[in-house]
Formats: sequence, C-alpha cells, structure tokens
Amino acid sequence: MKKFKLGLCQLLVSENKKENIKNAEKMINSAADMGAELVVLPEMFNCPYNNSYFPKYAESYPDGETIKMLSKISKERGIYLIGGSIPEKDDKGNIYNTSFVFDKKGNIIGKHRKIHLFDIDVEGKISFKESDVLSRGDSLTIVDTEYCKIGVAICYDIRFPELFRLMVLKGVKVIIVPAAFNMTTGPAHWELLFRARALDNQVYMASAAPARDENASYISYGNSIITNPWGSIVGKLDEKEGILIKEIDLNRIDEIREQLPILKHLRKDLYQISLQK
Ligand SMILES: O=C(O)CCC(=O)C(=O)O
Repeated sequence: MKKFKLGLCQLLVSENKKENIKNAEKMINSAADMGAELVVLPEMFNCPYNNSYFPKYAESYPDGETIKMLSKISKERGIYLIGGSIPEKDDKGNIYNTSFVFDKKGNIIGKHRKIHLFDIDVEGKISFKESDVLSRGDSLTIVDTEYCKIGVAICYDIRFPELFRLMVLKGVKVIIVPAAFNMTTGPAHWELLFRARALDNQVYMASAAPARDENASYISYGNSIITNPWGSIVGKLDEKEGILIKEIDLNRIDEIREQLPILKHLRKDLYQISLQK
C-alpha cells in the first residue's frame, strides 16, 4: 500500500496523569474517526515535561496504565499507534524517555528510548538537564508496517542527522519524532529541523507536540508538523489543542529520489557512517 492517512494529536498536558491518559484516548479516537491509520501522540503526553515529575509518573512495560490504554485503543480502532513518549522505569530503577509503538492488533512492535538527552543551557532563556533524572537509550528504532518501514526518534534526537541517515540507509521512508520544543528553540529551529531532515533524506517527517500551556514550568511550542521528501511542510497546527490528518504518499518518495538521486550519489568510497552497537 503506497498511501495512508497520518494523524497527529496535539494535546494539552496537565499535572493529572489520569486526565492526560483519558484525553489522549479521546484524541486518538477522534483521529481514528477522521480516518487516521497511523496516529501519533506528543513527547511526555502523560506527564508535565519537568524532571521533578518523571520518577513519580514513570511506569513499566507491560503493566503501566498508559501502556495498557495504548495497546487497547490501537486494537479497538485497528490503527498503528506511536505513543508519543512517557517516563518508563526499568527493573533496575532507571528512567527513560520512551516511545511505545503498537500495531493494529494492539501488539507492541517497537520501543524507542530517547538516545540523546536534552542537556542544554541557552543563556538567559532556557536550561534543562534530562540526564539529572533520565538514562539514555542505546538503539535505533525501526518498525515494520504494512505501508513501509517507519523510524522513531524523540525530540532532541532530531538534532543529530547521523541517526536519521542511518535509519534511511536501512530503508525507512517515514520518521516520526514525538517532541516538545520550547518558546526559545521552537521558533528558531523547529520547522528548519523537520524540513532539513526530510530534505536531506528524502523521507516524510512528522511530529506531535503538546499544546501550549503558558502557565506550565516548561512552555511547549506546539506546532505539530508534517514535512515531505521535497522539504516542504504538508501541514502544521498552531499552539492550541488539535488534530492534524494528512495523506502520506509514498510514491512521492520514489519520484523525488528518481529525479534527484542524492542517496545514489553518496560517495561511500570516500565517507561512511555506521552503527557502533
Ligand atoms: O532540541 C530542542 O530545542 C528541544 C528538545 C527538547 O525539548 C527535548 O528533547 O525534549
């Protein structure tokens, strides 16, 4: 199948975990009602994006309440679901920023633990140090679907082009990056990063972000987005809660790669990137 409908859910995240889970379920249902076959949630959609909340909101696979809801709804609605991300606890007590991915029968088909932790300090604007609380993941995440291979990364991961090129060299055609940019780096870099990764790799890129809450300790930029292999924006939300549904046409990837064969023109005799683990 060369075309499918992608749905992004941009939801408002509160301090109430149960409410967040309920809201996510409601929005997934709406996206499915609107015809989405692959639905995406934002980064940390069940928990405010703040280190002090992550340990308390963390849950383990497979018994966590958020994880169970995601599996149930993907089965009920017969959709692929990229469950944004949530704080995940392993059996050693490490906490990760993790995206759980489900197929149309509610089976888990992928689990991405954010590889690059968001440790930044932009003077006078924003500081964040995920590594104070979170551990980092160590693997690429690629899932097989009936449409194509789909890559998954989380937020700050998008700033590392090697990761995306590696996924594309492994045959990925669509890359989903649940994210929560902020009011400093969002206006400056958000669109640019999604357009650039799509253009560099001639793939579709998409992200769902939390809706903006001006009273939160970390203010999300919102602007959930889909970019295409030509580097253009296919659709984008504003800062409010909302759902974006767009058709993904995989034929466009083949056409553009035929006309502008940059992946064929790689000088692998001169340079190469490889996975070390
Ligand atoms: O890279 C950025 O500017 C934002 C990253 C971020 O918010 C995150 O990784 O959660």
